[in-house]
Amino acid sequence: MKVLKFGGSSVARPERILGIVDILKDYYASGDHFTVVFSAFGGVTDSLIEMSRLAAAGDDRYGEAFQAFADRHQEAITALLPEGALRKETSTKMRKSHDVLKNLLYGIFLVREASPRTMDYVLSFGERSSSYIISQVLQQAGIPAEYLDARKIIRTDKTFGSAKVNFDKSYEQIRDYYAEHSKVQVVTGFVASAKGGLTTTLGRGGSDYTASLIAAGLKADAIEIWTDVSGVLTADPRRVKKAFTIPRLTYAEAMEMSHFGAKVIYPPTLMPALHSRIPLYIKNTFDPSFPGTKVSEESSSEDEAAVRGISSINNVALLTLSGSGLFGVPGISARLFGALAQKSVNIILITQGSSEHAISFAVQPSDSDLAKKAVEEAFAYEIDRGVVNAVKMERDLSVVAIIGENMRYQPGVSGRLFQALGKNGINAVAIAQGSSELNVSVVIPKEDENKALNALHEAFFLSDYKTLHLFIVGVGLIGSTLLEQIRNQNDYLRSKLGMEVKVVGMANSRKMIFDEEGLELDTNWKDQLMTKGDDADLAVFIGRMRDLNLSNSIFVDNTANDKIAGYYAGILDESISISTPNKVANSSSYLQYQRLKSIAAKRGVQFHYETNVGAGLPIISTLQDLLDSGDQIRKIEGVLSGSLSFIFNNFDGTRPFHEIVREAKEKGFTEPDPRIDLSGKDVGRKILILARETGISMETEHIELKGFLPEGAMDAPSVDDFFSVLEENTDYFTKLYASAAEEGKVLRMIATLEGEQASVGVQAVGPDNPFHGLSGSDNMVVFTTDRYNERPLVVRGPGAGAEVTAAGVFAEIIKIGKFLS
Ligand SMILES: NC(=O)c1ccc[n+]([C@@H]2O[C@H](COP(=O)([O-])OP(=O)(O)OC[C@H]3O[C@@H](n4cnc5c(N)ncnc54)[C@H](O)[C@@H]3O)[C@@H](O)[C@H]2O)c1
Ligand SMILES: N[C@@H](CCO)C(=O)O
Repeated sequence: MKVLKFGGSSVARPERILGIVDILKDYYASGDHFTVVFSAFGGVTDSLIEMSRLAAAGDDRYGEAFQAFADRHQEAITALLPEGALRKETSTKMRKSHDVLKNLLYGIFLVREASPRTMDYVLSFGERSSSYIISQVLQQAGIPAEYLDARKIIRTDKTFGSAKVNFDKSYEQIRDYYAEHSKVQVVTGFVASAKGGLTTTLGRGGSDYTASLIAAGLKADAIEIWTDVSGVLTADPRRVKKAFTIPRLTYAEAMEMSHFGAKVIYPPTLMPALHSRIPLYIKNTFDPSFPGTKVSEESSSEDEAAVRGISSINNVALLTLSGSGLFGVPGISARLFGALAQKSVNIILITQGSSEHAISFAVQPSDSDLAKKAVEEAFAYEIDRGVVNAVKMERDLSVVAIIGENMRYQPGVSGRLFQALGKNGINAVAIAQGSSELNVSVVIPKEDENKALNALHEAFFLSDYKTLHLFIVGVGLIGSTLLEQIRNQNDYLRSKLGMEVKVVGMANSRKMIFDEEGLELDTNWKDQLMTKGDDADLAVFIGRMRDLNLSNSIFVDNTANDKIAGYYAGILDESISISTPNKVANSSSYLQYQRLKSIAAKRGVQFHYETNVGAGLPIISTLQDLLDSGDQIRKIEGVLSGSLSFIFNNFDGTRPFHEIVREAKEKGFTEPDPRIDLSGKDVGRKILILARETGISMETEHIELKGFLPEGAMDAPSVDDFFSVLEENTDYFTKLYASAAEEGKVLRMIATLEGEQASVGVQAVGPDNPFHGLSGSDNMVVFTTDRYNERPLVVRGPGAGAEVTAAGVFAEIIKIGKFLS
């Protein structure tokens, strides 16, 4: 025998009921013995409460509410049963039954009172109506079904609203009734009766309870709870998109999950069946072939995930009793919790450190003032004497919990929990873990709840992929190339690295656009940005990124803008990592550079800027590796400008200088403003950053910059004017080239750092110079160190260009993603 239960959502509309009829026909055809318990049609219990409330308040609109209730059931009958005798019989029976309800409501209206006893009777009409109608529909479908009013079989006391079951009597009645009735019994959930035939109800989860009692009474083989979700999921799917069905849970795990708000089942009411060790299946009415979740006493094997689910309580208040007067005094917690019990305050979580200096406990926010008062009254004497502090109350908190019986066998689970929270900048306000190790609960700020659930889900359910949420400012040359690379690489990232990159926010200097689910990166993205985007506003962009508060958020600055750099400190402080090719932040004051590094370290987030020097070449990371491994830098020499390298490698006097500069710009080698390259400022910034990486507190003005441009070039008010000046000075540049060529030399813009001295300037170098043979947009950096002394360490390759630079930024995004694992 199986006991099936269908909840309100499964019978909310006639077409859903027809789906259930199909499911039951399959059971019947397969020869299974079963009985079915139904809840009221979805929303009906609430409507019965509402019409009673109106009637008790003397509001005659209760009549309309009643009529809607009656009509809904008649409409269901018409929709579910063809015209004929059975429909007529069903309709008449319902009308008679509903007349009783109408009279009852009128009585409530007259006496202006709906006592719990009356309410139980009123509410019983929901289950009685749904079950009766469905029993008739089943008959129509060829199943020999029979309506069973559970008041005949389940006996309770008279605690109306949440009656206590008389198990022995109920089991006896269940057994007797089923022994005499061989048809498929269609049972009203939730309702029962007390001595004298008084109608009672079973409280929260009542229909589950009915199924459980019948299963225990009949010693059934299984209980099936049919609902509108595919079993118990690893987390609330409304909050965690990647949540998936847990195939197996122990009773204890299911209990923990449900206490934390996974309202699929209500295990306390299932206790009778659980005591009889009857396995329980949670199945989806809308996807009947899906296996769902099996809850039984079989614990998961050790090779299955230790953490079975992640759950949360959305809103709690945390109260803390602290003070020296608590230490070593027996009976403190008895007094504390006794005082709370007296006021019927339910405690959600308790924690006390072994210093015994403070006891914290979480309660429902609605209980918090009462709890604070109760505890302060109980400890008034100690508080007066100053040995115990006034109760501290923190609001707007949530509890997130990881759940699983096998956690007890595995060290490192809580390590992973706290790492996932920490890397996402989520503060653990309080922590609780019982010695059963079935549940580790962490109290966190409420605003971080979704982020925490997603971060924990990614940390514990590795079968899934991790999602990085990108916020990209600057979608010009580098930014758009980066977007293309992300689009092309996403499948590979998913399959090989278990990572998915979603661009959630995007902005250029004019527009910005967001999509929490990830913006489409097809060829249309620019149109979308320009036509659907809002006017760009950096502060708003960053505020939105902060408010979305998504796990694994990364900010990418692909601009050359100086204002954006001013936001980095705040972004890092929000525990959001940054990757940027923009050199402005690191080449502003040394103090600012230091501050950004400190904030990143303090917050445990990543600040990456490899592309600040040498585009995609591993220059900064090589330098950091040398330093980290204890090497001493003696000298750094480099051609650090891709555009100047390209210009000097291609300028052979046959074409005017300005044409080659223009070509460098068109090829995407120059800065958005090429004057920054040609002036040597860009190279200056790069050697400054390298100097700072070695630990020197250098400022821009400490760099000796020997420019090579003719006088007045840098006074040009615009880029176009600048090109005009270059053109006017064609001869000047040709001579510059010729004088080097006469000596068999070439021109190179070389940056040098030796000791604490840095210089940048154009030099004419001969074939014996390592920089002589460069080509294309090559950069080359020569590190002379204690270890690389006789033969220096050289990094060489293209030092500018969209593909290599964007790839450098992309690589950093992946690096941050791996760090966040
Ligand atoms: N081109 C290269 O080879 C190379 C190599 C290494 C580093 N970089 C650096 O990459 C960065 C971008 O260079 P690019 O060539 O892509 O420049 P670009 O001019 O093509 O793009 C800059 C983008 O930034 C946006 N932007 C500017 N100010 C903004 C603001 N206030 N708010 C929002 N968006 C803003 C622009 O609208 C544009 O989308 C620069 O910092 C540059 O130094 C470039
Ligand atoms: N404009 C820069 C880009 C790389 O930082 C250059 O020419 O090197």
